[in-house]
Amino acid sequence: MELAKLLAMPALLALLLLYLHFMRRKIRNGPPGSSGWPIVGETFKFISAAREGTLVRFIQERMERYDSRVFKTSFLGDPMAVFCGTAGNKFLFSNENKNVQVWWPSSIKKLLRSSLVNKVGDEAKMTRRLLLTFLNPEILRNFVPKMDTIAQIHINTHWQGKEQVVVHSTVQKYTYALACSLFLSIEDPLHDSKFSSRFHRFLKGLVGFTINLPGTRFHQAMKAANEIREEIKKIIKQRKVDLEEKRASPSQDILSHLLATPDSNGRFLTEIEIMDNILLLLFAGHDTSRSTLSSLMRYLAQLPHVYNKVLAEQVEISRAKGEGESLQWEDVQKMKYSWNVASEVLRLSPPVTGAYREALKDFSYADYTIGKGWKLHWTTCSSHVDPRLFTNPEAFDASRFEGAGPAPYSYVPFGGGPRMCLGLEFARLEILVFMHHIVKQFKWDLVNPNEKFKYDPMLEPVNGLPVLLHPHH
Ligand code: HEM
Repeated sequence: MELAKLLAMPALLALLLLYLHFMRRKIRNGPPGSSGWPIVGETFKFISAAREGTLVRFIQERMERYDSRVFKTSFLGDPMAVFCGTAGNKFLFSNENKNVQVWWPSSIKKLLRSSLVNKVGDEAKMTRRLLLTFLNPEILRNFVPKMDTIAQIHINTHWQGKEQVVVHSTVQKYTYALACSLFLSIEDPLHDSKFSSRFHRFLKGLVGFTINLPGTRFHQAMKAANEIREEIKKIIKQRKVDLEEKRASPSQDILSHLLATPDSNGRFLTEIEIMDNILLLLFAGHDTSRSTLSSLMRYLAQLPHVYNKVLAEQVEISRAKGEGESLQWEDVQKMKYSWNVASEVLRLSPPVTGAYREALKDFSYADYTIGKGWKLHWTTCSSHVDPRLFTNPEAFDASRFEGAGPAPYSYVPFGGGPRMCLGLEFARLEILVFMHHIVKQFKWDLVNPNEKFKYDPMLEPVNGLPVLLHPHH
Protein backbone atom coordinates (compact mmCIF):
# COMPACT_ATOMS: atom_id res chain seq x y z
CA MET A 1 0.00 0.00 0.00
CA GLU A 2 2.77 2.42 1.04
CA LEU A 3 4.67 1.54 -2.15
CA ALA A 4 1.56 2.20 -4.28
CA LYS A 5 1.17 5.63 -2.65
CA LEU A 6 4.80 6.42 -3.26
CA LEU A 7 4.53 5.47 -6.92
CA ALA A 8 1.29 7.43 -7.40
CA MET A 9 2.65 10.67 -5.95
CA PRO A 10 4.99 11.72 -8.79
CA ALA A 11 2.27 10.85 -11.35
CA LEU A 12 -0.29 13.01 -9.49
CA LEU A 13 2.19 15.84 -9.22
CA ALA A 14 2.94 15.66 -12.94
CA LEU A 15 -0.81 15.72 -13.73
CA LEU A 16 -1.32 18.73 -11.48
CA LEU A 17 1.54 20.60 -13.12
CA LEU A 18 0.19 19.74 -16.59
CA TYR A 19 -3.25 21.01 -15.56
CA LEU A 20 -1.77 24.26 -14.24
CA HIS A 21 0.25 24.65 -17.42
CA PHE A 22 -2.76 24.37 -19.73
CA MET A 23 -5.09 26.37 -17.49
CA ARG A 24 -2.80 29.41 -17.61
CA ARG A 25 -4.68 32.44 -18.73
CA LYS A 26 -4.54 32.46 -22.53
CA ILE A 27 -3.62 35.80 -24.00
CA ARG A 28 -5.22 36.74 -27.31
CA ASN A 29 -2.79 38.21 -29.78
CA GLY A 30 0.28 37.38 -27.68
CA PRO A 31 3.71 37.50 -29.37
CA PRO A 32 4.53 34.55 -31.69
CA GLY A 33 6.88 31.83 -30.52
CA SER A 34 6.99 28.42 -28.96
CA SER A 35 6.29 27.48 -25.36
CA GLY A 36 8.26 24.26 -25.80
CA TRP A 37 7.45 21.31 -23.57
CA PRO A 38 4.84 21.49 -20.81
CA ILE A 39 6.34 22.74 -17.52
CA VAL A 40 9.97 22.83 -18.64
CA GLY A 41 9.20 24.98 -21.69
CA GLU A 42 12.39 25.79 -23.60
CA THR A 43 14.51 25.84 -20.43
CA PHE A 44 16.78 22.95 -21.38
CA LYS A 45 17.28 24.28 -24.92
CA PHE A 46 18.14 27.72 -23.49
CA ILE A 47 20.54 26.38 -20.85
CA SER A 48 22.27 24.00 -23.24
CA ALA A 49 22.63 26.77 -25.87
CA ALA A 50 24.25 28.95 -23.17
CA ARG A 51 26.60 26.18 -22.08
CA GLU A 52 27.53 25.27 -25.66
CA GLY A 53 28.30 28.90 -26.48
CA THR A 54 25.44 29.13 -29.03
CA LEU A 55 23.10 31.47 -27.15
CA VAL A 56 23.36 34.20 -29.81
CA ARG A 57 22.15 31.67 -32.40
CA PHE A 58 19.30 30.55 -30.08
CA ILE A 59 18.03 34.16 -29.86
CA GLN A 60 18.69 35.12 -33.50
CA GLU A 61 16.95 32.02 -34.90
CA ARG A 62 13.82 32.87 -32.95
CA MET A 63 13.98 36.55 -33.92
CA GLU A 64 14.11 35.47 -37.59
CA ARG A 65 11.47 32.73 -37.26
CA TYR A 66 8.88 34.66 -35.22
CA ASP A 67 9.42 38.42 -34.90
CA SER A 68 12.65 40.39 -34.53
CA ARG A 69 10.96 42.75 -32.03
CA VAL A 70 9.58 40.29 -29.49
CA PHE A 71 8.94 36.55 -29.33
CA LYS A 72 7.42 34.13 -26.86
CA THR A 73 9.17 31.28 -25.10
CA SER A 74 8.82 29.53 -21.76
CA PHE A 75 11.62 29.46 -19.23
CA LEU A 76 11.84 27.75 -15.81
CA GLY A 77 8.10 27.14 -15.76
CA ASP A 78 6.91 30.61 -16.79
CA PRO A 79 5.66 32.03 -20.10
CA MET A 80 8.20 34.58 -21.18
CA ALA A 81 8.40 37.32 -23.82
CA VAL A 82 11.91 38.07 -25.06
CA PHE A 83 12.17 41.78 -25.96
CA CYS A 84 14.75 42.41 -28.68
CA GLY A 85 16.82 45.23 -30.11
CA THR A 86 17.04 48.85 -29.04
CA ALA A 87 13.24 49.28 -28.96
CA GLY A 88 12.85 46.27 -26.65
CA ASN A 89 15.63 47.45 -24.34
CA LYS A 90 14.22 50.98 -24.27
CA PHE A 91 10.73 49.74 -23.47
CA LEU A 92 11.83 47.55 -20.54
CA PHE A 93 14.36 50.02 -19.14
CA SER A 94 11.98 52.98 -19.22
CA ASN A 95 8.88 51.20 -17.92
CA GLU A 96 10.15 50.12 -14.48
CA ASN A 97 7.31 50.49 -11.93
CA LYS A 98 4.90 51.48 -14.74
CA ASN A 99 4.22 48.46 -16.96
CA VAL A 100 7.01 46.26 -15.61
CA GLN A 101 9.16 45.59 -12.58
CA VAL A 102 12.35 43.68 -11.99
CA TRP A 103 12.00 39.89 -11.68
CA TRP A 104 14.49 37.04 -11.26
CA PRO A 105 14.01 33.24 -11.53
CA SER A 106 13.17 31.57 -8.23
CA SER A 107 16.67 30.08 -7.84
CA ILE A 108 18.08 33.64 -7.68
CA LYS A 109 15.23 34.76 -5.41
CA LYS A 110 15.90 31.96 -2.96
CA LEU A 111 19.66 32.39 -2.96
CA LEU A 112 19.73 36.16 -2.70
CA ARG A 113 16.72 36.44 -0.33
CA SER A 114 16.18 39.98 1.00
CA SER A 115 18.91 41.65 -1.08
CA LEU A 116 18.33 44.49 -3.52
CA VAL A 117 17.67 42.21 -6.52
CA ASN A 118 14.49 40.95 -4.84
CA LYS A 119 13.18 44.41 -3.89
CA VAL A 120 10.82 46.44 -6.04
CA GLY A 121 9.24 49.90 -5.97
CA ASP A 122 10.20 52.36 -3.22
CA GLU A 123 12.06 49.75 -1.17
CA ALA A 124 14.37 49.09 -4.13
CA LYS A 125 14.87 52.81 -4.72
CA MET A 126 15.92 53.31 -1.10
CA THR A 127 18.31 50.35 -1.01
CA ARG A 128 19.87 51.44 -4.32
CA ARG A 129 20.37 54.95 -2.98
CA LEU A 130 21.99 53.55 0.16
CA LEU A 131 24.41 51.36 -1.81
CA LEU A 132 25.14 54.10 -4.33
CA THR A 133 26.26 56.52 -1.62
CA PHE A 134 29.27 54.21 -1.41
CA LEU A 135 29.51 52.94 -4.99
CA ASN A 136 29.44 56.37 -6.70
CA PRO A 137 32.48 57.83 -8.51
CA GLU A 138 33.05 60.57 -5.91
CA ILE A 139 33.64 57.98 -3.16
CA LEU A 140 35.26 55.27 -5.27
CA ARG A 141 37.90 57.67 -6.65
CA ASN A 142 39.51 57.64 -3.19
CA PHE A 143 39.97 53.87 -3.41
CA VAL A 144 42.02 53.86 -6.63
CA PRO A 145 45.40 53.80 -4.78
CA LYS A 146 44.14 50.83 -2.75
CA MET A 147 43.02 49.03 -5.93
CA ASP A 148 46.45 49.79 -7.36
CA THR A 149 48.21 48.18 -4.37
CA ILE A 150 45.95 45.11 -4.52
CA ALA A 151 46.60 44.71 -8.27
CA GLN A 152 50.38 44.93 -7.77
CA ILE A 153 50.40 42.44 -4.89
CA HIS A 154 48.19 40.12 -6.94
CA ILE A 155 50.45 40.22 -9.99
CA ASN A 156 53.63 39.83 -7.91
CA THR A 157 52.15 36.84 -6.11
CA HIS A 158 50.27 35.02 -8.86
CA TRP A 159 51.88 36.01 -12.19
CA GLN A 160 55.51 36.99 -11.58
CA GLY A 161 58.00 34.18 -12.13
CA LYS A 162 55.40 31.89 -13.77
CA GLU A 163 55.69 30.57 -17.30
CA GLN A 164 52.04 29.64 -17.55
CA VAL A 165 48.95 30.92 -15.75
CA VAL A 166 45.32 29.77 -15.92
CA VAL A 167 43.65 33.14 -16.32
CA HIS A 168 40.07 32.54 -15.16
CA SER A 169 40.92 31.04 -11.76
CA THR A 170 43.80 33.48 -11.25
CA VAL A 171 41.98 36.75 -11.99
CA GLN A 172 39.28 35.64 -9.57
CA LYS A 173 41.84 36.04 -6.79
CA TYR A 174 42.24 39.70 -7.82
CA THR A 175 38.55 40.60 -8.26
CA TYR A 176 37.61 38.75 -5.09
CA ALA A 177 40.42 40.28 -3.01
CA LEU A 178 39.33 43.71 -4.20
CA ALA A 179 35.67 43.12 -3.34
CA CYS A 180 36.64 41.76 0.12
CA SER A 181 38.86 44.75 0.77
CA LEU A 182 36.44 47.48 -0.35
CA PHE A 183 33.28 45.90 0.99
CA LEU A 184 34.53 44.23 4.20
CA SER A 185 38.09 45.52 4.84
CA ILE A 186 39.35 41.93 4.65
CA GLU A 187 42.94 41.92 3.45
CA ASP A 188 43.85 38.34 4.43
CA PRO A 189 44.91 36.34 1.33
CA LEU A 190 44.03 33.05 3.07
CA HIS A 191 40.44 34.19 3.29
CA ASP A 192 39.86 34.06 -0.47
CA SER A 193 41.09 30.51 -0.97
CA LYS A 194 38.50 29.34 1.57
CA PHE A 195 35.77 31.38 -0.09
CA SER A 196 36.44 30.73 -3.76
CA SER A 197 35.06 27.17 -3.72
CA ARG A 198 31.95 28.39 -1.91
CA PHE A 199 31.39 31.11 -4.49
CA HIS A 200 31.94 28.57 -7.25
CA ARG A 201 29.17 26.32 -5.88
CA PHE A 202 26.95 29.35 -5.32
CA LEU A 203 27.41 30.60 -8.90
CA LYS A 204 26.78 27.20 -10.51
CA GLY A 205 23.37 26.84 -8.86
CA LEU A 206 22.26 30.41 -9.46
CA VAL A 207 20.19 29.83 -12.60
CA GLY A 208 18.25 26.58 -12.90
CA PHE A 209 15.49 24.51 -11.36
CA THR A 210 15.14 24.88 -7.60
CA ILE A 211 15.23 21.20 -6.74
CA ASN A 212 16.76 21.21 -3.29
CA LEU A 213 17.95 17.59 -3.07
CA PRO A 214 21.47 16.43 -2.20
CA GLY A 215 23.58 16.33 -5.34
CA THR A 216 21.70 19.02 -7.27
CA ARG A 217 23.44 22.25 -8.24
CA PHE A 218 20.78 24.24 -6.41
CA HIS A 219 21.28 22.28 -3.18
CA GLN A 220 25.02 22.90 -3.34
CA ALA A 221 24.42 26.59 -3.99
CA MET A 222 22.02 26.94 -1.04
CA LYS A 223 24.56 25.27 1.25
CA ALA A 224 27.35 27.53 -0.01
CA ALA A 225 25.17 30.66 0.40
CA ASN A 226 24.41 29.71 4.01
CA GLU A 227 28.09 29.09 4.74
CA ILE A 228 29.07 32.48 3.25
CA ARG A 229 26.31 34.23 5.20
CA GLU A 230 27.55 32.61 8.44
CA GLU A 231 31.00 34.09 7.79
CA ILE A 232 29.50 37.51 7.01
CA LYS A 233 27.45 37.30 10.21
CA LYS A 234 30.63 36.83 12.27
CA ILE A 235 32.23 39.81 10.54
CA ILE A 236 29.13 41.96 11.21
CA LYS A 237 29.18 41.01 14.91
CA GLN A 238 32.83 42.03 15.26
CA ARG A 239 32.32 45.21 13.21
CA LYS A 240 29.47 46.38 15.45
CA VAL A 241 31.83 46.17 18.44
CA ASP A 242 34.62 47.90 16.50
CA LEU A 243 32.32 50.74 15.44
CA GLU A 244 31.09 51.15 19.01
CA GLU A 245 34.65 51.28 20.32
CA LYS A 246 35.78 53.57 17.46
CA ARG A 247 38.25 50.97 16.17
CA ALA A 248 36.43 51.03 12.82
CA SER A 249 35.26 54.07 10.85
CA PRO A 250 31.72 54.42 9.44
CA SER A 251 33.12 55.12 5.96
CA GLN A 252 35.93 52.56 5.76
CA ASP A 253 33.97 50.10 3.60
CA ILE A 254 30.46 49.22 2.47
CA LEU A 255 29.75 47.11 5.58
CA SER A 256 30.44 50.01 7.96
CA HIS A 257 28.44 52.27 5.66
CA LEU A 258 25.39 49.96 5.79
CA LEU A 259 25.64 49.55 9.57
CA ALA A 260 26.04 53.27 10.24
CA THR A 261 23.73 54.87 7.64
CA PRO A 262 19.92 54.82 7.64
CA ASP A 263 17.91 55.02 4.39
CA SER A 264 16.02 58.20 3.43
CA ASN A 265 13.14 57.14 5.75
CA GLY A 266 15.51 56.94 8.70
CA ARG A 267 15.35 53.11 8.74
CA PHE A 268 18.52 51.03 9.18
CA LEU A 269 18.77 47.77 7.21
CA THR A 270 18.25 44.71 9.40
CA GLU A 271 21.18 42.38 9.99
CA ILE A 272 19.65 39.83 7.60
CA GLU A 273 19.27 42.47 4.87
CA ILE A 274 22.89 43.54 5.36
CA MET A 275 24.06 39.91 5.14
CA ASP A 276 22.05 39.32 1.95
CA ASN A 277 23.21 42.56 0.32
CA ILE A 278 26.86 41.87 1.15
CA LEU A 279 26.49 38.38 -0.35
CA LEU A 280 24.95 39.98 -3.48
CA LEU A 281 27.73 42.55 -3.77
CA LEU A 282 30.52 40.02 -3.20
CA PHE A 283 29.08 37.79 -5.92
CA ALA A 284 27.94 40.49 -8.43
CA GLY A 285 31.06 42.51 -7.72
CA HIS A 286 33.66 39.89 -8.51
CA ASP A 287 32.33 37.25 -10.90
CA THR A 288 31.27 39.71 -13.62
CA SER A 289 34.61 41.55 -13.68
CA ARG A 290 36.43 38.23 -13.55
CA SER A 291 34.61 37.15 -16.69
CA THR A 292 35.43 40.49 -18.37
CA LEU A 293 39.13 40.20 -17.49
CA SER A 294 39.30 36.64 -18.88
CA SER A 295 37.74 37.76 -22.18
CA LEU A 296 40.00 40.80 -22.26
CA MET A 297 43.11 38.62 -21.82
CA ARG A 298 41.95 36.50 -24.76
CA TYR A 299 41.37 39.46 -27.12
CA LEU A 300 44.66 41.14 -26.15
CA ALA A 301 46.51 37.90 -26.94
CA GLN A 302 44.72 37.53 -30.27
CA LEU A 303 45.04 41.17 -31.38
CA PRO A 304 48.64 42.40 -31.09
CA HIS A 305 47.83 45.81 -32.67
CA VAL A 306 45.24 46.43 -29.92
CA TYR A 307 47.64 45.17 -27.22
CA ASN A 308 50.37 47.54 -28.49
CA LYS A 309 48.09 50.58 -28.36
CA VAL A 310 46.92 49.70 -24.83
CA LEU A 311 50.55 49.24 -23.75
CA ALA A 312 51.56 52.60 -25.29
CA GLU A 313 48.75 54.37 -23.42
CA GLN A 314 49.63 52.73 -20.10
CA VAL A 315 53.38 53.38 -20.46
CA GLU A 316 52.61 57.05 -21.20
CA ILE A 317 50.60 57.26 -17.97
CA SER A 318 53.42 55.64 -15.97
CA ARG A 319 56.00 58.02 -17.46
CA ALA A 320 54.14 61.02 -16.12
CA LYS A 321 54.37 59.59 -12.59
CA GLY A 322 57.17 59.42 -10.08
CA GLU A 323 58.92 56.12 -9.24
CA GLY A 324 56.65 53.95 -7.05
CA GLU A 325 53.82 56.53 -7.06
CA SER A 326 50.36 54.92 -6.86
CA LEU A 327 47.76 55.25 -9.58
CA GLN A 328 45.18 57.94 -8.85
CA TRP A 329 41.67 58.48 -10.21
CA GLU A 330 43.02 61.18 -12.57
CA ASP A 331 45.36 58.58 -14.13
CA VAL A 332 42.48 56.21 -14.73
CA GLN A 333 40.59 59.04 -16.48
CA LYS A 334 43.43 59.18 -19.02
CA MET A 335 42.98 55.49 -19.98
CA LYS A 336 40.55 56.34 -22.78
CA TYR A 337 41.73 53.86 -25.40
CA SER A 338 42.02 51.07 -22.81
CA TRP A 339 38.44 51.69 -21.70
CA ASN A 340 37.25 51.65 -25.33
CA VAL A 341 38.96 48.26 -25.65
CA ALA A 342 37.29 46.97 -22.47
CA SER A 343 33.94 48.31 -23.76
CA GLU A 344 34.37 46.46 -27.05
CA VAL A 345 35.16 43.30 -25.03
CA LEU A 346 31.92 43.85 -23.09
CA ARG A 347 30.00 44.26 -26.36
CA LEU A 348 31.35 41.09 -27.99
CA SER A 349 31.59 39.01 -24.81
CA PRO A 350 29.14 40.39 -22.24
CA PRO A 351 29.55 38.49 -18.92
CA VAL A 352 25.77 38.44 -18.38
CA THR A 353 23.25 37.28 -21.02
CA GLY A 354 20.62 39.77 -19.89
CA ALA A 355 18.06 40.19 -17.13
CA TYR A 356 14.37 39.84 -16.41
CA ARG A 357 11.26 41.86 -15.72
CA GLU A 358 7.62 40.99 -14.98
CA ALA A 359 4.50 42.56 -16.53
CA LEU A 360 2.56 44.48 -13.85
CA LYS A 361 -0.55 44.68 -16.07
CA ASP A 362 -1.76 43.74 -19.56
CA PHE A 363 -0.16 46.07 -22.11
CA SER A 364 0.48 46.33 -25.84
CA TYR A 365 3.90 46.13 -27.36
CA ALA A 366 4.79 45.89 -31.07
CA ASP A 367 1.15 45.08 -32.01
CA TYR A 368 0.95 42.25 -29.46
CA THR A 369 -0.63 41.93 -26.05
CA ILE A 370 1.62 41.05 -23.14
CA GLY A 371 -0.36 39.58 -20.25
CA LYS A 372 -0.11 40.62 -16.61
CA GLY A 373 2.32 38.32 -14.80
CA TRP A 374 4.26 37.37 -17.93
CA LYS A 375 7.99 37.21 -17.45
CA LEU A 376 9.99 39.46 -19.75
CA HIS A 377 13.59 39.07 -20.80
CA TRP A 378 16.04 41.48 -22.44
CA THR A 379 19.28 40.10 -23.80
CA THR A 380 22.63 41.70 -24.45
CA CYS A 381 23.10 39.78 -27.71
CA SER A 382 19.92 40.91 -29.52
CA SER A 383 21.42 44.38 -30.07
CA HIS A 384 25.18 43.86 -29.56
CA VAL A 385 25.59 41.84 -32.76
CA ASP A 386 22.99 43.59 -34.92
CA PRO A 387 24.74 44.80 -38.13
CA ARG A 388 22.33 47.76 -38.37
CA LEU A 389 23.65 49.01 -35.02
CA PHE A 390 27.29 47.88 -35.20
CA THR A 391 28.82 47.72 -38.69
CA ASN A 392 30.62 44.42 -39.23
CA PRO A 393 29.50 43.32 -35.75
CA GLU A 394 31.81 40.30 -35.42
CA ALA A 395 34.92 42.48 -35.84
CA PHE A 396 36.77 43.83 -32.79
CA ASP A 397 36.82 47.59 -33.24
CA ALA A 398 37.42 49.76 -30.18
CA SER A 399 36.88 52.94 -32.24
CA ARG A 400 33.10 52.30 -32.07
CA PHE A 401 33.26 53.89 -28.62
CA GLU A 402 34.95 57.10 -29.76
CA GLY A 403 32.93 60.31 -29.98
CA ALA A 404 29.20 59.85 -29.36
CA GLY A 405 29.64 56.04 -29.24
CA PRO A 406 26.93 53.47 -29.99
CA ALA A 407 23.27 54.40 -30.53
CA PRO A 408 21.15 54.71 -27.36
CA TYR A 409 19.93 51.36 -25.94
CA SER A 410 22.14 49.36 -28.37
CA TYR A 411 25.06 48.77 -25.97
CA VAL A 412 23.73 47.28 -22.74
CA PRO A 413 26.26 45.06 -20.90
CA PHE A 414 25.24 46.78 -17.64
CA GLY A 415 21.50 46.91 -18.43
CA GLY A 416 19.76 50.27 -18.26
CA GLY A 417 17.13 52.44 -16.61
CA PRO A 418 16.41 52.57 -12.88
CA ARG A 419 17.66 48.98 -12.34
CA MET A 420 20.90 49.41 -14.23
CA CYS A 421 23.99 47.78 -12.69
CA LEU A 422 25.17 49.62 -9.56
CA GLY A 423 28.75 48.50 -10.02
CA LEU A 424 29.67 50.11 -13.36
CA GLU A 425 32.18 52.57 -11.88
CA PHE A 426 33.63 49.94 -9.54
CA ALA A 427 34.04 47.55 -12.49
CA ARG A 428 35.55 50.27 -14.72
CA LEU A 429 38.18 51.13 -12.12
CA GLU A 430 39.14 47.55 -11.27
CA ILE A 431 39.39 46.53 -14.94
CA LEU A 432 41.55 49.53 -15.90
CA VAL A 433 43.86 49.23 -12.89
CA PHE A 434 44.42 45.55 -13.75
CA MET A 435 45.03 46.34 -17.45
CA HIS A 436 47.61 48.97 -16.46
CA HIS A 437 49.78 46.49 -14.56
CA ILE A 438 49.32 43.38 -16.64
CA VAL A 439 50.26 44.92 -20.02
CA LYS A 440 53.18 46.81 -18.49
CA GLN A 441 54.67 43.59 -17.16
CA PHE A 442 53.74 40.93 -19.71
CA LYS A 443 52.83 39.93 -23.19
CA TRP A 444 51.16 36.53 -23.44
CA ASP A 445 50.06 33.80 -25.86
CA LEU A 446 47.02 31.57 -25.59
CA VAL A 447 47.86 27.92 -24.92
CA ASN A 448 44.67 26.89 -26.78
CA PRO A 449 44.15 29.58 -29.44
CA ASN A 450 40.66 28.25 -30.24
CA GLU A 451 39.44 27.86 -26.67
CA LYS A 452 35.68 28.43 -26.52
CA PHE A 453 33.73 30.48 -23.97
CA LYS A 454 30.33 29.40 -22.56
CA TYR A 455 27.66 30.88 -20.28
CA ASP A 456 27.34 28.89 -17.04
CA PRO A 457 25.63 31.15 -15.98
CA MET A 458 28.28 33.81 -16.59
CA LEU A 459 30.62 33.85 -19.55
CA GLU A 460 33.73 31.77 -18.86
CA PRO A 461 36.47 30.01 -20.86
CA VAL A 462 35.77 26.26 -21.05
CA ASN A 463 39.32 25.30 -20.03
CA GLY A 464 40.08 28.29 -17.81
CA LEU A 465 42.19 30.06 -20.50
CA PRO A 466 45.79 29.01 -19.84
CA VAL A 467 48.32 31.53 -21.20
CA LEU A 468 52.10 31.50 -21.69
CA LEU A 469 53.66 34.60 -20.13
CA HIS A 470 56.48 36.63 -21.67
CA PRO A 471 57.71 39.23 -19.18
CA HIS A 472 58.97 42.55 -20.61
CA HIS A 473 62.61 43.19 -19.89
C1 HEM B 1 31.74 44.07 -15.97
C2 HEM B 1 31.14 43.99 -14.83
C3 HEM B 1 29.65 43.97 -14.64
C4 HEM B 1 28.64 43.72 -15.53
C5 HEM B 1 28.74 43.38 -17.00
C6 HEM B 1 27.39 43.80 -14.79
C7 HEM B 1 26.13 43.62 -15.36
C8 HEM B 1 24.94 43.76 -14.66
C9 HEM B 1 23.63 43.58 -15.23
C10 HEM B 1 23.34 43.21 -16.69
C11 HEM B 1 22.71 43.80 -14.26
C12 HEM B 1 21.19 43.72 -14.40
C13 HEM B 1 20.64 45.06 -14.82
C14 HEM B 1 19.17 45.04 -15.11
O1 HEM B 1 18.42 44.27 -14.49
O2 HEM B 1 18.73 45.80 -15.99
C15 HEM B 1 23.44 44.11 -13.05
C16 HEM B 1 22.85 44.38 -11.83
C17 HEM B 1 23.56 44.62 -10.68
N1 HEM B 1 24.93 44.71 -10.55
FE1 HEM B 1 26.30 44.51 -12.02
N2 HEM B 1 27.67 44.10 -13.49
C18 HEM B 1 29.03 44.23 -13.35
C19 HEM B 1 29.73 44.55 -12.21
C20 HEM B 1 29.16 44.80 -10.98
C21 HEM B 1 29.89 45.17 -9.80
C22 HEM B 1 31.40 45.36 -9.74
C23 HEM B 1 28.97 45.30 -8.79
C24 HEM B 1 29.18 45.69 -7.36
C25 HEM B 1 30.13 46.46 -6.94
C26 HEM B 1 27.66 45.04 -9.36
C27 HEM B 1 26.48 45.10 -8.66
C28 HEM B 1 25.23 44.94 -9.23
C29 HEM B 1 23.98 45.03 -8.47
C30 HEM B 1 23.86 45.28 -6.97
C31 HEM B 1 22.94 44.83 -9.38
C32 HEM B 1 21.44 44.82 -9.07
C33 HEM B 1 20.84 46.20 -9.34
C34 HEM B 1 19.34 46.26 -9.04
O3 HEM B 1 18.68 45.22 -8.94
O4 HEM B 1 18.80 47.37 -8.92
N3 HEM B 1 27.82 44.74 -10.68
N4 HEM B 1 24.80 44.09 -13.32
